[in-house]
Amino acid sequence: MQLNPLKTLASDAQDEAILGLFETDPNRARSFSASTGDLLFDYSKTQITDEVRKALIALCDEAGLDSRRAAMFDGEKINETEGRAVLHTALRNLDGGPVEVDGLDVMPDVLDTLQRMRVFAEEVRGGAVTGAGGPFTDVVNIGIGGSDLGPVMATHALSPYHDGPRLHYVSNVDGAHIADTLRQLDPTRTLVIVASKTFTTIETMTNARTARAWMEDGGGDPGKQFAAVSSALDKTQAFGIPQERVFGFADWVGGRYSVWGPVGLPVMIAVGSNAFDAFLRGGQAMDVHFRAADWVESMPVMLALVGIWHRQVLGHASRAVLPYDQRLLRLPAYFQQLEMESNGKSVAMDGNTLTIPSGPVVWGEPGTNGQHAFYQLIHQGTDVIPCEFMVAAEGHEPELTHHHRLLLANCLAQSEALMRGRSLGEARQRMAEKGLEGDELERQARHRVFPGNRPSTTLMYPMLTPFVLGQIIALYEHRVFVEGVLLGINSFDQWGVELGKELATSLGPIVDGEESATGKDGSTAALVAYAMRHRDQ
Ligand SMILES: O=P(O)(O)OC[C@H]1O[C@](O)(CO)[C@@H](O)[C@@H]1O
Repeated sequence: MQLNPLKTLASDAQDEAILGLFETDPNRARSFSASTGDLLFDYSKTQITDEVRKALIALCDEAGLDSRRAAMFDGEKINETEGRAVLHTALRNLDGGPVEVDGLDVMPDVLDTLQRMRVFAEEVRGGAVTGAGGPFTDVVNIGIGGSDLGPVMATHALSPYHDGPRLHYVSNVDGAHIADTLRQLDPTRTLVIVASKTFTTIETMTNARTARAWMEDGGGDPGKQFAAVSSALDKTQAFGIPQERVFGFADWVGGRYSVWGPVGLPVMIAVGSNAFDAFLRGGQAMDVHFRAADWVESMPVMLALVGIWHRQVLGHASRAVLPYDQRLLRLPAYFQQLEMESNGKSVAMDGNTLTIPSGPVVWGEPGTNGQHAFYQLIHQGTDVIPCEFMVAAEGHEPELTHHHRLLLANCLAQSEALMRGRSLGEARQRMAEKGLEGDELERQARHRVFPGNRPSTTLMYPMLTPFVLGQIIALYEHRVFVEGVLLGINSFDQWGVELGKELATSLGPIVDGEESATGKDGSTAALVAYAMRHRDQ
């Protein structure tokens, strides 16, 4: 990626006041935003000018984004380090045409599995399939990473539509997670879904075995009360899950992109197959937009280019995701995996070391809570943190519209405050109005200065419906894809998680006391010794 022209523009833009850009261009809010359907992405509160945008858009052509996008949708093996196609878009291709991998149309299988999911979900919801003790009251999804974060996020997001059994998610291998979850449940009326693409993930398999023992001990029937979601059908069988309760998916669905398929089964059980279909349709609508719109009109492309501008050009190391939507409380965690596992890489597709920064740290919390926690640093800290706000025009609680208006006002106030700031002169004036004078006035005023000119974007949507959620998730997936193409990396592998897994395996017998820590570094050996000393007391 050729960043030099952009770096030059960036040094000019450094002194450019964002607020001033609105004065010189009264149409800025409109011309520096993108929309599709009812979604609006406003990036006007950044230092991106016409010239900068042109230079950013040129990167798309330079990187061959057009052909990379076609390659993804056409089922080419763009995940080169794993030799796989990348086709999560096929999972939401509800009325699209055939999608081929190795010359075979994958859509019949996709639609068949979707139909099996619908039937099963409705049977669970309606009580046609039951546990040993009667209709299911609770569903426990056991999975981690992409087999957990998507469904957890979507379950919270769609709570106004949740009319199925109660849902619980167990991910951590920490026994506290499964113990605290199962303690409240009836083992004869709980359905357990084991979700693991590989069906080897140690956390998930350990939790699945614990859940099975709990069910057997409590009079439940794992033969009737377990289902599996996986790409490894031999392993689900070996675990003893009946074939008709297994929902498979192909290796061209990456874990962090998998919520659209069988991994979304718990969500479908919670909200019903119609609402889940609406979620898929939202994702599909974003695909259609992404494939058709010019770069400047394309919401995913512009979201990605804003990201490139802030991270790779201006060097801001992190980006905050700030949904002013309590039901999106797990969205930042979901985006953390989506963005950081996809684009947190320092080797380019061709094996060369990346000469520009990788994707940023992604973090966040819903507003307004974050305002009372970390916004201090966002407003007055020494680092600039580009903020990505998101908010609905309307909430789901018609009787509480005054809450929603306050929420909206707070969201808009934060982006305005970040941009506007408060000068020393204004701060002095305030202190003078409070009756301060001289050195004390000066000292107090300095603490009340806001540098301002801090960039943010805002994504607005009418209301958080299943369709809108689908649009938002697909929007960010494509954003990650575009950023990855511009960086020249493979966004669809995750080799960086392997070393820790290998070392955990080798440490297992040492922590169990079966092997000595000889050969381990001094710190690791001392920490193991501490744990052994204390548990033996
Ligand atoms: O679905 P699985 O195979 O259990 O994997 C869970 C998660 O583990 C990872 O491989 C990372 O460790 C993720 O990419 C994935 O989402």
